[in-house]
Parts: sequence; structure tokens; C-alpha cells
Amino acid sequence: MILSVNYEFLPKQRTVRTSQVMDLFGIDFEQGRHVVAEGLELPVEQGSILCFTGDSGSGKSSMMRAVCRQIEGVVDVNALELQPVSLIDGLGIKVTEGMALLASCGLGEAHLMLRTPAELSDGQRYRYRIALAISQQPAWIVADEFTATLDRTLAKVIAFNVRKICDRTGIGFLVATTHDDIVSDMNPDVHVVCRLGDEPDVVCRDENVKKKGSVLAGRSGSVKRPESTGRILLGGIIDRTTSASSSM
Ligand SMILES: Nc1ncnc2c1ncn2[C@@H]1O[C@H](COP(=O)(O)OP(=O)(O)OP(=O)(O)O)[C@@H](O)[C@H]1O
Repeated sequence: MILSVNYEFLPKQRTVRTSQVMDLFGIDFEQGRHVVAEGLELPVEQGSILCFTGDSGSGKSSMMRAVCRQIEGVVDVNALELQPVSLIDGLGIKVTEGMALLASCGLGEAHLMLRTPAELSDGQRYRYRIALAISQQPAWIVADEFTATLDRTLAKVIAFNVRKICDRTGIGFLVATTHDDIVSDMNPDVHVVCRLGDEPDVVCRDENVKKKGSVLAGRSGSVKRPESTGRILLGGIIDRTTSASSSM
């Protein structure tokens, strides 16, 4: 897939104040565009994970939106409508499958499964959105601000589980985050590093592996497990996820 993403410099609405700013910075009406990417080649394959990282404003969301315009069957976790029913009811799948899925998204405790989305914390609600998106088994799930509302240990666990779910179900993921600490746990097929004022870098997992001559490349069972957190509840998530994997 070839991506070109750019925005016109000039304001949509011209006012006296916008003209003054343009004068002050020497911007005239013919002048340029803000280029995020120009003719960037991105290998987008069904069932893969593309992870966009970079500073705020570097173009992660813009790039993801551009990819979404060229693929089909996309569910956006941030656009999902949450019904005022318990989490386990809202998924609309078998109870055992629902429990396993919620556990893999860090919602493995019974008292959480029985709550409605409105009764969750922001971070819990985000995790529920991911579970809900997965329950719909779309071709692609897009998650902007991925794990931004989560503590970093939990974020890494969720990233690790997303990799496993991708490998197991064939659902593709497009995720964007300023926190690149999740990249090693998620082990994306394509890592797009967006840069302020420069073209993004594209790092492909297979190429990476080839370059390093490593055996990390396998599509399953090769993902590095996050280090033990020592937190009982998080440990529970990992344990439950392990047993959940077989039923999904
Ligand atoms: N509709 C638009 N029109 C003009 N410029 C835009 C538009 N959307 C985004 N931009 C600009 O493109 C650049 C990249 O924005 P984008 O939202 O893709 O960044 P981001 O890396 O996702 O940032 P953040 O982490 O803060 O969400 C920014 O400078 C932004 O101002």
C-alpha cells in the first residue's frame, strides 16, 4: 500500500487574526502543505499488526486513517457504541468465550464482568472496547491512543495478549500510541515510527529478523512474555489468558 498524507497549511477560515499570524510568519497564500508522508510504501497484509508510534502531532492518527481508507472490514474501538448492559451480556457470545475474552483484556474479575460499561473506570472501559471489538471478529481493529489510559505494566500485558489474539484469530490490528514501551510485547508485523517534520520510518518484523538472523520470526509461540509484575490481579490476567487461549 502506498500512502501519501498531507494537509494544506492555510486555514479553512481566513480571518483578520489568521492573516496577521500568516504575515508574522511570512506565510503567503500559495504556500505549501504539511506533509506527513509522501509515497510511503507500507506492507499491509490481512491478519497482521501495524503499530504507529511517535510524538504527539507526528502523524500517527493521520497515517492510520489513511490506511483505513484503503482496507475493508474495520472496527474502530473508539467508535463502538456501548450498551447499558453487563459486560458479559454486551459481548453477545457464549459465556465461557466471553469470560476468556474479558480476561485476556484485563477484565477477568467476576465483579467487573457483571458491571455495565458506565460503571467502569476509563482504563477498564477502554479494555472493554477492545474486547467488544474482538468479539465482533472483524477483519481489522483500529485502536488510536492504544492503552493510553492504562498503567504501563497492564498496557504491556494487553499488548502481549493482542499479539496472541491476532495470531490465533487472524484479526488484523492497527494501533497508534505515543508509548513505544508496548512495542516489544506486541511484536508488530510493521512498526511505523512517525517523526515530527520528517518522513516516518517503517520497520518490518520479518526484515528485522532476517537482518539480525534471529529465529524470533515465527507467527505463533514466539512472542516474548512480559516480565512477572508481582501484582496478584495482573498475574491472574496472565494465568486466565493462558487458559482462555485454548477456548478462543
Ligand atoms: N484535518 C486536519 N487538517 C489539517 N491538519 C491536520 C488535520 N488532522 C491532523 N492535522 C495535523 O497533522 C499533524 C499530525 O496529526 P495527527 O493527529 O495525525 O498526529 P498524532 O501523532 O496522532 O498526534 P497525537 O498523538 O497528539 O494524537 C498535526 O500537526 C495536526 O495538526
